[in-house]
Amino acid sequence: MGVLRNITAGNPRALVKPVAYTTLANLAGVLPFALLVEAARLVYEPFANPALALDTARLWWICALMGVSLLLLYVLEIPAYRSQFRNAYSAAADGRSRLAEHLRKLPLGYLNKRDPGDLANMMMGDFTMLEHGISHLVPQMIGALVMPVLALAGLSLLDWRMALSLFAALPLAIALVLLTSGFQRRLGAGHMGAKIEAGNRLQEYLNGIRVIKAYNLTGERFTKLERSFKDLMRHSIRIEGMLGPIVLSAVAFVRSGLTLMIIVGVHLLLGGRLDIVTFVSFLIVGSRIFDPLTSALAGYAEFRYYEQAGERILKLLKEPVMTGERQPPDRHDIELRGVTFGYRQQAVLKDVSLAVPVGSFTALVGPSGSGKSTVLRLIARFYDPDAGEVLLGGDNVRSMEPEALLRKVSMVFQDVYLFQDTIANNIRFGRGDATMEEIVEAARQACCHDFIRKLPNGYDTLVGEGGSTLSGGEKQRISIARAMLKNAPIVLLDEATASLDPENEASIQQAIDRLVQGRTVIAIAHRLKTVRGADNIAVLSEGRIVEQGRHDDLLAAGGLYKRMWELQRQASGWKISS
Ligand SMILES: Nc1ncnc2c1ncn2[C@@H]1O[C@H](COP(=O)(O)OP(=O)(O)OP(=O)(O)O)[C@@H](O)[C@H]1O
Repeated sequence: MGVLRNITAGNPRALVKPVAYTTLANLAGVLPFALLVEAARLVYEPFANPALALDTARLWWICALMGVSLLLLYVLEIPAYRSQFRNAYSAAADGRSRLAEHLRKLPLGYLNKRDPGDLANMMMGDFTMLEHGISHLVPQMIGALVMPVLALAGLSLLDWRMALSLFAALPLAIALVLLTSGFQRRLGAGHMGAKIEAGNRLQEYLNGIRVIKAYNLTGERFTKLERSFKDLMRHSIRIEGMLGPIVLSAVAFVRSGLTLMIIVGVHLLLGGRLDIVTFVSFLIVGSRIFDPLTSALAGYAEFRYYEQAGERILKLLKEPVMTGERQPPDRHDIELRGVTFGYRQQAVLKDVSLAVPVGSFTALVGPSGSGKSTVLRLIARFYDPDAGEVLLGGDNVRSMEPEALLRKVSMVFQDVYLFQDTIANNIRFGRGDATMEEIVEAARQACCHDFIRKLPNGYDTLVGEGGSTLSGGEKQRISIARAMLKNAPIVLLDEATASLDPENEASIQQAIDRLVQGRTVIAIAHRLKTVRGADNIAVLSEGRIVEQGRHDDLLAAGGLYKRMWELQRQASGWKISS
């Protein structure tokens, strides 16, 4: 049962109909053999005993029944075929959606550890294997057992010695396949690993092609990719080269039964202990009976391989998702209390405490890598802290349903991702049911309406995957428009570091000023002059808040903030007016 669960990614019911119909079709497939045996007997009888006349009426009946059995086969094969494909594709589609939904609920920490190429390969490649497993392999393998079992039972009634010799080598073939099962699995796992690695290297190569070109890294990156392709080739040759002899030996064992049966038959015939009709009947049935079984044996290795794909999917589906059922409260003050957190072993935030009252503007400043973005990620509950707690309205966010919490938060990050869709739909991600008027209004507020209007198809213009056809400033304003539309009470903001032209910078500042009005805001600021008016400025250094307060107080304190301020002032020639 476990293997059937694996090959259907946890949905073995998908196999019920395809297996049932294929088995019935195989049963119907036995009928023509039985009729052939009877026809052979009828035709032979007048030869063996000239006193008997050919029973033509019975022969006609057999012809008619043959026609009926072929019709029955046809009638059963249609639903078998339909249910195989329908169930295979719908099980894969359901499985893909289930996995996509699960991925969304997993902590980001888990997803960061995995290669995105690996996950994409799982979504497409692994499920394609399961489709093939459900539509072809499993029904064929189970159905293939029907004919030999029935034949063994039927033929044993005719002559048990002949039946025994025909099937004598079958247990050997099955034992060979089952005994080498572990080895087949290991070969399969090696091949699958090499395939995933090659997929990952290819994805890395394609994603980084611009950098590779710019820095002329063709040699080094390409070697990695080439090495993974060669490794895949080695595994492919190994798996085919080693599985081939196993399968061929099993098939040879099965077929050797036929030879043994002929030897035994001739021996019995010569000894007068077997009549010719029975011998001919065994020859007719024996020559075809193993056809489905040999293809099932050949399919077994493939089955084990596909099963591993399903196992990988089930393992990922078992990864614990972020828990929490409570709905976030209507109070929107935020507090970090003694928060310690690390992406891996090393702590990135150490005992951080910060209070953000409702409607206030808090700025996070500090050197690169000091942990500013991490604070925002913990508030949005992309991760849970290792120690301490993050509170919203006095409640620990750990107990809240992650999606409900995210409805309270708008995020404007530096690396804006735009989907391959129209501009309007990209803004609509802020709120799925927004009308076109609301989208345009949000775009106006976020200072994007003018540039969108100038695009060839306005709001219906398609943007490239990842938003590659828009400038950095434009993308950021689109993400502000999304946040405007979402209209959430909390805004998490990561100011762009990339230097923008003054016009773009002014537009973005204006858009942000509108977005933050009347909301609880936590903003990462790289240019300190933009946060002089903040209610609170928290200065982070190496994962700790080393000082906090208003701009003037921090300047007066003469600490890290003052030094950063002086540095930026000198670099850009501002004058301190306060
Ligand atoms: N997903 C991640 N996995 C592992 N380490 C990470 C991850 N994200 C950030 N880090 C590390 O955590 C530390 C803090 O990162 P964080 O992005 O919070 O800093 P930051 O102050 O926002 O930096 P910057 O101003 O450069 O954006 C850095 O050392 C960074 O390398």
